[in-house]
Amino acid sequence: MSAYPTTRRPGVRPAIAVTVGEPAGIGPEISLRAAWACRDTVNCVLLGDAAFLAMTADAVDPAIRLSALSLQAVRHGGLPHFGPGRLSVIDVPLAAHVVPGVLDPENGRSVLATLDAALEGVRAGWFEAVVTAPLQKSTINDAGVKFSGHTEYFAERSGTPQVVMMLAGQPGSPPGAPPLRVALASTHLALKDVAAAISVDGLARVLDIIDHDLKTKFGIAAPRILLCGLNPHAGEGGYLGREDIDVIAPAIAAARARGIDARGPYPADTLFQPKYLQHADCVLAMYHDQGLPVLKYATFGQGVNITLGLPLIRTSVDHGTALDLAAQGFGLADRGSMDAAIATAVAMADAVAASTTS
Ligand SMILES: NC(=O)c1ccc[n+]([C@@H]2O[C@H](COP(=O)([O-])OP(=O)(O)OC[C@H]3O[C@@H](n4cnc5c(N)ncnc54)[C@H](O)[C@@H]3O)[C@@H](O)[C@H]2O)c1
Ligand SMILES: N[C@H](C(=O)O)[C@H](O)COP(=O)(O)O
Repeated sequence: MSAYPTTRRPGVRPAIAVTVGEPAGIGPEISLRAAWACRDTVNCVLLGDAAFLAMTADAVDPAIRLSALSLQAVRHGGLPHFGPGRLSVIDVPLAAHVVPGVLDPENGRSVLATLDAALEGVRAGWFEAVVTAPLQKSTINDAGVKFSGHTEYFAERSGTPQVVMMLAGQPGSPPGAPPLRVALASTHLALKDVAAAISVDGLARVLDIIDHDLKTKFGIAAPRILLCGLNPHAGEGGYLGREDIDVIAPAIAAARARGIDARGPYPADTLFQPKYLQHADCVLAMYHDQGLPVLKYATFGQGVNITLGLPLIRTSVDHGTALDLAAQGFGLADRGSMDAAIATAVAMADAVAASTTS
């Protein structure tokens, strides 16, 4: 599938859509704080309820200045490029009053509407990338919409049959370690369904996407990908499951024949050590809780969630809505992952702009 067109205007700060996420969580606060902190270099356009964000901004940091825009106005006149003295907010109204820390399914569809507006904006060329603050998946479902995550939602809405969730740690976190990137062969799936979801063809598509996107969006000339096995000890020679031998190994062999530097399958419990990781640009884990706890243990609060394979650039934080913190008031949430998600989106947009102009 081809990428949506992006407009890089020389001398103008890149415009990035920031969806503010679940209103009762920490998303609105960290979106405002992170967008304000980088305003000299990035034009972060917040997508959320303008009145609610104005109230939140007053409480979080009275220095923050906002300009509200209606979606209608942007559709007609395009995105105005104000200077860095104000953050633009595209108003996506909430349905119900927000109580911090308390979920209200009445607001679920509004959260989804921010994602739709972001998608509309990248398609229309208003934004070079989308950064999403955390939302509460259960609330969207409680609002009557089947929803398993941004990853799957953006895939479906952009007509992309296969995407890959990858989380990236920061270089040197923990100190001295190489940057860790962990991609997943399956995303938000019940554990009992994982083995059936791993296939030779599916892994081929996943490996092609990782290889392609690490080249084009991360500037890595020849990505090295290490694959985890599915079973303990990568199946222990078939005595602890055959998927490693029958599915993962043939997928690796086929990928190598296509010129992709894929290796494994390695036992997942011992793969995450410097001896292997120093030779890896990405580890492909077979399922969510095989790979993400390792990444989050190494780098929680600094990591970035990236959806590979989409026709747009989409990044997010490595944490959730933290309702417990939101309920206690402002100033408790760490905005580090949001800073990193914005910086990564801009770096990816830079890489794409560079590859399309060279
Ligand atoms: N990108 C996303 O939209 C995203 C990512 C992960 C989880 N989620 C969703 O968030 C909801 C809650 O998930 P959860 O409870 O498993 O995880 P969570 O990340 O919300 O909370 C886990 C723990 O980490 C703490 N924490 C989280 N973010 C923090 C921050 N920025 N600063 C300081 N402490 C922080 C919380 O206080 C809590 O103790 C779920 O619906 C989940 O699906 C969304
Ligand atoms: N799997 C992600 C994580 O654990 O950080 C998180 O649920 C967000 O997923 P989406 O980006 O698909 O919403």
